[in-house]
This record gives sequence, structure tokens and C-alpha cells, in this order.
Amino acid sequence: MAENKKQSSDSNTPQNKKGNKSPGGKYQYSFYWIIIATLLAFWLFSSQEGGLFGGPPTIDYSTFREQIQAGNVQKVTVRGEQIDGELKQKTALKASEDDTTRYNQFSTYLPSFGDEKLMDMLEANNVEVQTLPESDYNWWTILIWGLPLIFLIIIGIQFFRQMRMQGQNMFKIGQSKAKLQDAEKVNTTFEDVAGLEGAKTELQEIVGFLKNPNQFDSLGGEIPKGLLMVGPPGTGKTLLARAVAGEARVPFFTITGSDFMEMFVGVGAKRVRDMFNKAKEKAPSIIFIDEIDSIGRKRGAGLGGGHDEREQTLNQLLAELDGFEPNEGVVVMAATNRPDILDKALLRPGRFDRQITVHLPTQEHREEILEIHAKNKKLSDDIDLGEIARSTPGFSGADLQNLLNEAALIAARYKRKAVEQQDIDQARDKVMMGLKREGIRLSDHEKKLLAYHEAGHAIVAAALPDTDPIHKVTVIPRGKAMGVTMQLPEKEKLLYEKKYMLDRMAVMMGGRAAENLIFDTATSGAENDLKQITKLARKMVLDWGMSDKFNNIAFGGQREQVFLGEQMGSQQEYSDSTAREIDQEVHQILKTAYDRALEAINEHRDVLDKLADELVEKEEVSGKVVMQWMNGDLGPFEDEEGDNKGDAEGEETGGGVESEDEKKNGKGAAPGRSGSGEEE
Ligand SMILES: Nc1ncnc2c1ncn2[C@@H]1O[C@H](COP(=O)(O)OP(=O)(O)OP(=O)(O)O)[C@@H](O)[C@H]1O
Ligand SMILES: [Zn+2]
Repeated sequence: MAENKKQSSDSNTPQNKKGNKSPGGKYQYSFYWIIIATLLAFWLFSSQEGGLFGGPPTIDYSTFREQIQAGNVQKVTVRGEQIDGELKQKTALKASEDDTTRYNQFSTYLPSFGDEKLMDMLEANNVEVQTLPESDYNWWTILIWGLPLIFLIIIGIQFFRQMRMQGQNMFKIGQSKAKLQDAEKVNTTFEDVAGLEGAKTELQEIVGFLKNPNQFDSLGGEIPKGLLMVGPPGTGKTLLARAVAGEARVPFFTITGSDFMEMFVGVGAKRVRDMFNKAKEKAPSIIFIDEIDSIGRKRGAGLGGGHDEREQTLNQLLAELDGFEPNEGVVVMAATNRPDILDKALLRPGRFDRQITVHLPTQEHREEILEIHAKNKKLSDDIDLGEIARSTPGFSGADLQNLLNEAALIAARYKRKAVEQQDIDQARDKVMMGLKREGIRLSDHEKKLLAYHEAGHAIVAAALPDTDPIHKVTVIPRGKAMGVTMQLPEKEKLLYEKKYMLDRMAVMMGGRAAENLIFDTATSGAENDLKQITKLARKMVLDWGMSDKFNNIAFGGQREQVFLGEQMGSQQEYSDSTAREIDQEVHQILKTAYDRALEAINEHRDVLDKLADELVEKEEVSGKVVMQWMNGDLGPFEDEEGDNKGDAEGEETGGGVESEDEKKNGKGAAPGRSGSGEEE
């Protein structure tokens, strides 16, 4: 039945387990060093020609002689073969080309064959001569040459270090990201898990084994290596695994399937190996793999693009599972909400051969879960957790936890001393329907259309006998829906009767029927209604044997197709002519639902108009008001609690809600969601 799965919308999934930092910072750092090195090199280079820092130019020996003979040289310093000189007048020494810079200092070198006449010439021209030993470089030269060199060397070392660090990171990628929690750190126990008695009983055996692996060994009993926990998101799978570790006081390794995946091929496989090695070292221990479907999907199903890497990882996981003895003391627990897409190889004996199903909590268990999470919250005395449990059909444990958190935040915003029922109501609307969408402006006409659409749902729900009571009707856009008619089942249903399904479909048609009746038009707002009702009608015919023609047969079969997977092309278990008849039956059911809806709103046209007007004006009307009008009392409604429009203030307590979009449809043909509302 559970076809609509709430696709993991929970904020509890540890998204940020990926701990890799962006490499940006490091590269920026290198970039900075490159600039400095370039500048230094430039300085070093330019200082030879004196360009940047004005050092003397090196000139030809012949130019030097010319200058002496012209009587322009004041003084020379001879150091080995190098001659530095000073001119009497600034002169353009490189008379060549376009370099017309004038200098009063220069350097030159003695030719290798020497110049015997140089000394005479210098004397003849009255040049002061100073000779220095060859090795005596002055400090300035050392500074000019040495400093940049030293800097360059330092930079080189820096670079080298960075490279090495990066190299180490590369190496680290292959290591498991599994987080290790030591035995004493896990203090979750089965007491923290409400309900799920069956699962707990089964896991008790694992706890016993982990506490004392040797005892099992001596008896020759084999403990399963792998346990697969299957269930919708937020139902406590992770919590259970943690509780097993806590009960047995063993180390707990946790990793999410997607953590194995990295951009480098082969890394995933290495991570798997690494994690198993670590776990074996610490045995007895538990490995918990969340979202195993992300690596465990059927091999060969899916479009190219890197699934080789995934397959490698999966193969490695299979190899590891096979590679250790059952009694080695490592228990692998995995969680998924899509067991149908897992590779069959994972489920073979000796691997994940035990499945533990984790269900959405029943009303009773919802109350227990609320009790657990209410422990650390300050709730006002008048809060009845049982009542909250009743009004939250389809909520998972995570949703309930979230509900209490939100309520506490809301209470804090109003600076209350304790969480009050109105905070809970507001939080529930938020959790169920998403945030109010601000900034949407409907035209007057659109608002009227929407109001009639919702009123249509509500009137049909109020008029027909086998429907859930209306909680409230609203045209405030929230989450995906533009408007919602919320119903609350009096008691959670485990079985749905045919008459209930038929009335429910009429309620769903109510929106469209009202559009047609009042405006002689149809809006896209009915899209979701129509999708759901069609799905329901098909289920009635195919699975529940609830149509007139096929009243006691389930055609079932695998209608869900796996994209490009093995089941492509769906096996149809009936002939084409039967398929045609099935379609006719579905159409018939839809038509009947529409006709009944139209009849109901025609009959209560006065209430429809009044409700629509009220919705245009106040945007939200409570179910009580609608019922009073339906009972013939069209006078002004006296609400004891004073109002029914804002959510910030008191709504009547105990309204359980079911939102319109598929979000909460945890139970397939869920309880009384009589929605309407528009998809974007
Ligand atoms: N049966 C329960 N009893 C008490 N708390 C629960 C229960 N189920 C869920 N919760 C609460 O919801 C939170 C989320 O549950 P958990 O992470 O175990 O769900 P999950 O099934 O592993 O979900 P997912 O598939 O998204 O990983 C838990 O930390 C716990 O506080
Ligand atoms: Zn609708």
C-alpha cells in the first residue's frame, strides 16, 4: 500500500558527514607566494642592470677606454677583473639604440688577455685608482644578491611543504570516514526507543552476542553478520542501531552510504576495506551504514556517469561481508527505505540476510515517543500528549521530535514560561504543511476561485456520511499547497472500507466540482486532487477488488517500473482487453465521485457561498463553523475561544490534521486527507 513515500525530508539525516574542506584556501595561499617569488626574481634580475634600484650599468671595455681618454672618468675601483668607475659628468654610456639614460657610475670588466696600458692611461688622465682584493664584496652587493636568493629558497621550501601536505590529504581520502564512537560514548538504550517491540526483541539476540561472542561460538550458534533495517525515514532506524551498541557497550561505527562516494575512482572501495579493518580491530563492534541504497542499488541499473565507482564500492562491500567469519564479533547494520532497489546480491545468505521492518508509529506509540521527547521540555500542565498523538496521523518519530522542538521555539518567541497547546498547534501546521508562503499575491478573482475550490471540498466532506470530520479550511498558501481543507479521523483507521474510499474520492472532487458549478471553468489547482484520486481509483480496481466489475480480484503485479532497470517494461498480469475494461472501471469511479460531489454542493449551495465569502475575507475557517452552518444555523458563529483566523492564537485543541500534498501520506491511502490545494 505504501506507494507514496515521504522522500527523506527530515533534517536529521546527517548531511554534513563529508568533512572535506574546500581546497580554495590552500591554493590562494600558494598564489600569494608565487606573486612574492616573481617580484623577488624580478628584483634580482633587474638589480644586475641597475634598472630597478639604479645600480651602475655594465659597459663595454672600449667605451670605458673612450671615457678615460675623453677625461670624463673621476675614479675607478679595481677588484680583480671587475672595474667600477665614477664619471665626472653624467653621460649616456650606451650611446646605442634608444637608451639615452645618463649615468655617473658604471662597471666593466678587464679583457681576459689583460690591458698593460690601462694603468698608464689612467695616470695620464688623472684618474684616482683604488684596488681591492678580489674577495672583498661589499655589503651592498651581498644584500642585492643574497637577500632575494634567500627568500627564493624559503619560498621553495614552503612550496615543497605544501605539496607534501596535499599529497598526504590525497592519501587520506582513501581512509574510511566512518565515525568511531567508543563504547562508553554510546549511552542510548532500548528505553530511548518507543514502540518497535518486534525489532527490539529481535535485536536483543544481537546484543547478547556482542556482549559475549565466545559463548555463542562454543555453542556453535551463528549470528547473522548483516541486518537490514527497512522503513520510512525518521522512524528510528539509526536510533535502534545506536541502542544496540549502547546496550552491548561496544564501539559503534557509523557511515552514510553516500560518504563512500568520492570523485576519485577506487576511493569508495578503499573506504569500505578501511572501515571493516577498523571495526575488526575493535571487535566486538557494530558498523552502521545509513542509506545503504546509495551504494547498494542494483548493479547495471542506471545511466552511466560514474556508476562504475559505485559498483566497485558495492563489490568491495560484498567481499568484506563474505570475508569475515560470522562469529568474529562484527555486526553490520544497514538502513534503507528502498529495499526494492537493492542489489539482490546484498540480501543473500551470509550478507544482509535478516530484515527488520520498522513501521511508522501507531497512535499509542506516537504518545510514547512524545513522552520520551517531552522529558527535556517544559510543557504546560494542560497539554495532553495523547491528544497530540491522536492529531498527528502519519507522523514519524523524527516528525514528532521536530514538532516538540518547533513548539518550544514558538513558545520561546512569545516569551512563555512553558509550551502551550497553541504552540503545539502552530508547530504542527508548520511541520505538516510547511511554512506559510509570504509574498504571494492573488488577484481578487484568483482568491475567489481558490475559496470556492476549498469550500467545495469542505461542503462535500461535511455533507457525506462516511468522511472524517473537518478540522479547518484555509486559503493561506503554505508549503506547496495554495489552500488546504484539513480533516481529522476520529480514530486512526487500519482498514479502509469501500464506502469510506468512495466518499473520500467525492471530497477530493469537491474542489473541481465547485469551480465548474460556480465559474464554469477549471483551474490547474486541482492537479494534485486529480492525481491522488486517480491513483486511488486504480488501487480500488487493481489491488482492492472494489469495483463493480472486478469485485474480488487483485491484478496487482509489478506496476512500478524501475528506470532502465530489470523490471523495465512492467509485467502485466492481464490481457489488453482486460486492461481496457480496467480503464473503463476507473473512469466510471471517477465520474461517480464527481457526480456525487456536484450533487452535494448543489444541495448546500447556500453554505458553499457563505463559506467561500468567509474564506475570501478571513482566509481560515474552522471545521466547527462549517458544521454549524451545515446544520442550518447560518447566523454569526460564536466561537468560545474568540477567533479562528490567526494561527498565532488559540485554535481549538485537538485538531488533527492531514495536509493536502503527499508529504504525510505514510500509509498509502492515508487517513482523511481531503485535500485540495494547488501545486506549483
Ligand atoms: N521509536 C522512536 N522512539 C523515540 N524516538 C524516535 C523514534 N523514532 C524516531 N525517533 C526520533 O527521531 C529521530 C530520528 O530518527 P532516526 O535518525 O533513527 O531515523 P531513521 O529511521 O534512521 O531515519 P533516516 O532513514 O532518515 O536515517 C531520532 O533521533 C529520535 O529522536
Ligand atoms: Zn483541491
